[in-house]
Amino acid sequence: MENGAAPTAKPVIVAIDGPSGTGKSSTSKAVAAQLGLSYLDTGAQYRAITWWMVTNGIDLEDPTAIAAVAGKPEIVSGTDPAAPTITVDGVDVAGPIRTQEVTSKVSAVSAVPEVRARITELQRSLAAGADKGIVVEGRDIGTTVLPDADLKIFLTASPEARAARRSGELKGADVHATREALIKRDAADSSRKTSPLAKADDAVEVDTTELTLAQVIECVVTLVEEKRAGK
Ligand SMILES: Nc1ncnc2c1ncn2[C@@H]1O[C@H](COP(=O)(O)OP(=O)(O)O)[C@@H](O)[C@H]1O
Ligand SMILES: Nc1ccn([C@H]2C[C@H](O)[C@@H](COP(=O)(O)OP(=O)(O)O)O2)c(=O)n1
Repeated sequence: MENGAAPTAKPVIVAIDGPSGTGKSSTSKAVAAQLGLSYLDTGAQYRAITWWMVTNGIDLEDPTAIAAVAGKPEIVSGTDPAAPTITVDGVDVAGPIRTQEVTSKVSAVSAVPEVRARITELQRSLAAGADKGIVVEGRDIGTTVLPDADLKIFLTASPEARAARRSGELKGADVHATREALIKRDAADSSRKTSPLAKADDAVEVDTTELTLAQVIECVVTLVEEKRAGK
């Protein structure tokens, strides 16, 4: 180095995809916090636009009606992994986007190409503005949103493990019903025409069924560090 200044690390872009309950959010948040990166939960953005459509009485059985208003709500994501935020037209919707109603409708809304185009643009601009880099988690990050990501991870886990994790979160939820709902949502997300849930060819697949969350975090942190070291 000519003037003895520390080299500025190139921003690192990490894409983490996979079905529901595989540990994407918990892993991404912890990896980003540990490595000083930004964090983006893209599912929260699709939930936020769905919440807005439900609140405004849009007919969610009609993709044309959804497409016509896809550009209306202003969705803002805060990308600090220690305190991620999500607002719609200035309203904090972190709580309301997790209701059963939104969860049951989000696949229909997120299948509409105009919705995906809008949200994808937001995601790319947040990733481009992350000075130190970002961990972005979702369903189509490695395949469509950030195909040039430095590292792509695809998390999987058995439906039983995923349902047990999810029903642990939703107090008193029936594991069988949770399992059926997860399978149904994954099938809808995987079979839509526009950027379905899929593993990118160059993604590293990590089956988390038998791993603790700490083990998954350690695995991903190691993979990021190896990438940064040029291995
Ligand atoms: N490897 C793991 N072992 C056990 N529980 C886990 C593991 N990974 C995540 N969890 C738990 O499972 C639940 C769902 O994880 P989450 O990160 O929200 O998954 P996703 O974002 O893929 O839907 C959370 O309560 C989380 O703490
Ligand atoms: N990149 C993404 C992220 C989420 N979605 C859609 C499909 C998912 O069922 C919903 C909700 O995603 P979210 O990650 O919040 O779902 P879970 O945490 O797994 O319950 O959004 C998407 O289509 N593309």
